[in-house]
Amino acid sequence: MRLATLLQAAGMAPVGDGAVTGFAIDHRKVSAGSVFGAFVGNSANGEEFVPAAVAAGAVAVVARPHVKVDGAVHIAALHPRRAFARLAAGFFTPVPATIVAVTGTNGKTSTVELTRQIWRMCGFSAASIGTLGVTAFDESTATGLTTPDVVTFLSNLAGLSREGVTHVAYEASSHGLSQHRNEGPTVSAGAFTSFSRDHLDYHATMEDYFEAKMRLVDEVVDQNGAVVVWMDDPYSPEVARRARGRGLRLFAVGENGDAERGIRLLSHAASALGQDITVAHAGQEIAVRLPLIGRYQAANALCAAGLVLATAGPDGPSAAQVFDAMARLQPVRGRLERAVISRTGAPVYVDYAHTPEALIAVMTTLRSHVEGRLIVIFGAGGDRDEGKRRAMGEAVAQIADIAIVTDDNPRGEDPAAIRAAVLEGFHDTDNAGGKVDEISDRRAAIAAAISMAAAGDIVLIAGKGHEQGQIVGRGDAARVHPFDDVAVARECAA
Ligand SMILES: CC(=O)N[C@H]1[C@@H](OP(=O)(O)OP(=O)(O)OC[C@H]2O[C@@H](n3ccc(=O)[nH]c3=O)[C@H](O)[C@@H]2O)O[C@H](CO)[C@@H](O)[C@@H]1O[C@H](C)C(=O)N[C@@H](C)C(=O)N[C@H](CCC(=O)O)C(=O)O
Ligand SMILES: Nc1ncnc2c1ncn2[C@@H]1O[C@H](COP(=O)(O)OP(=O)(O)OP(=O)(O)O)[C@@H](O)[C@H]1O
Ligand SMILES: N[C@H](CCC[C@H](N)C(=O)O)C(=O)O
Ligand SMILES: [Mg+2]
Repeated sequence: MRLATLLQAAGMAPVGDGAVTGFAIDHRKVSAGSVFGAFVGNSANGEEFVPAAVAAGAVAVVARPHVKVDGAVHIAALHPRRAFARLAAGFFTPVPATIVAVTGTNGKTSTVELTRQIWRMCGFSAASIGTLGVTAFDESTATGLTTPDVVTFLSNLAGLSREGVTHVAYEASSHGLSQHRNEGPTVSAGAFTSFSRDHLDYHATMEDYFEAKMRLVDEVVDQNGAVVVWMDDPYSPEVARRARGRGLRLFAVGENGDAERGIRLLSHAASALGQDITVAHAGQEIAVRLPLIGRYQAANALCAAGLVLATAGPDGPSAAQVFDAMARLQPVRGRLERAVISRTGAPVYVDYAHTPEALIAVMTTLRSHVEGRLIVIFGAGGDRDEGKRRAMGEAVAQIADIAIVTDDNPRGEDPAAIRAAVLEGFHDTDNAGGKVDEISDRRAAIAAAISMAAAGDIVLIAGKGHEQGQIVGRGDAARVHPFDDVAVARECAA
């Protein structure tokens, strides 16, 4: 493909030409004919690698105007990440016709995966991209990040299209949004699931974190697109205001949702299989037997239904098809996944809760199913938001009957210091004394919980969900020790 053609397609100045063979944001991945994106990052400055990228054969470099580029076309841009994405989107084509994006502190993975399932049950060839990797045709391939880097993301979209996928739901993390990792393709609808504390190691304040997420509504969703908002979150009115402000179609979901142009949740009651809910949509009242437990899983499933309905074309799917599919949803990996039942009959759940709000949500859900004690094993990740650790401890201190604080990806930090910060959350709780234990080794912690669980108790192993390893060390010293909460729980219960 010619550079001049790509520049023209992106509406950019015709600063040069040449044959383009690919795109790279890491100079080590540049080969003859690559367009290199030189970005200022958190730990490195890509601008320093421009000479190396040119030496490796870069045909052009997207970089800030003052950066010196000798021997290749300099595509000067004040926002190089944005310009690079726009240019690359012209290269990685065609992409699936219907693309939707989900943001929120918790619920992104669940919502994109449930959206994919509903589409598939309605007869579309669909995929999801997010923390679980790229999932299509019921198989997942890991990418390592929730929102992959822009080159991986765009080439995945083009690859999926080649395989016949027409519908994609992807997770837009705040990191991904602020780094323009998924700019370029037309996004027909966005969804907002929830907002609470996380990632304050990366974003300076909660306001900054919220603004990063809001780029989805303010800029990324197509001008003719829709925004699905879970209306029962304190931040939802502001999200809805921004969507309306841009003239986007608002699809409001939840108890405060719109019974005509969105989905209003009228009632929900726990059932043997999950929960029975009634909703109103387009003036109709519909009963759905949702096979997932927990109010927040109903929220995610309704946001998924909202995305499918908000992007439905003249050929459907119809509301009846969508609500019918909701009754056949399968659980999302590592999200309230029942790993095993202990020898004494206690169910052992694995869940990805790794924020204070997520812990509250999952424990509150399990609380209503437990007759005996709720035993919770959890920890906090290293090289991540330090401030959430104590709040995670407080949440568990208040809701669990017995807690075991253990390690969860200590990365480059001292695991004992992370556990100490989590344990601080137990200090101020009156009833916390005696109910918390500290066992650094995660396998030993799981074994201890399962061996103490009696009939009527429930064990919750929180924080790692689908993860397949324990990350220890930082940078080049980082090592991933194989670890799977579900597999370990089964071994311990055997
Ligand atoms: C903090 C963060 O988001 N870092 C990601 C980001 O780094 P960055 O842009 O700051 O890059 P940098 O390492 O400072 O380097 C700057 C530039 O120089 C380039 N470079 C660098 C070194 C070199 O030798 N040559 C070279 O060309 C880099 O490719 C980059 O373009 O871009 C890199 C390339 O895509 C990512 O690998 C890296 O993810 C790191 C590994 C990471 O741990 N990210 C996590 C925190 C993350 O992104 N998480 C979110 C949210 C999770 C969730 O809540 O779901 C996610 O979406 O996964
Ligand atoms: N809508 C929700 N509101 C509150 N908590 C939720 C919600 N959905 C899921 N959770 C909790 O958050 C955990 C993570 O859910 P999920 O993986 O869907 O979120 P995510 O936004 O993709 O997270 P991440 O930022 O790590 O990618 C779940 O295991 C559950 O404990
Ligand atoms: N996407 C999240 C996942 C955290 C999962 C938890 N196991 C941890 O390592 O903190 C992050 O990278 O912050
Ligand atoms: Mg996720």
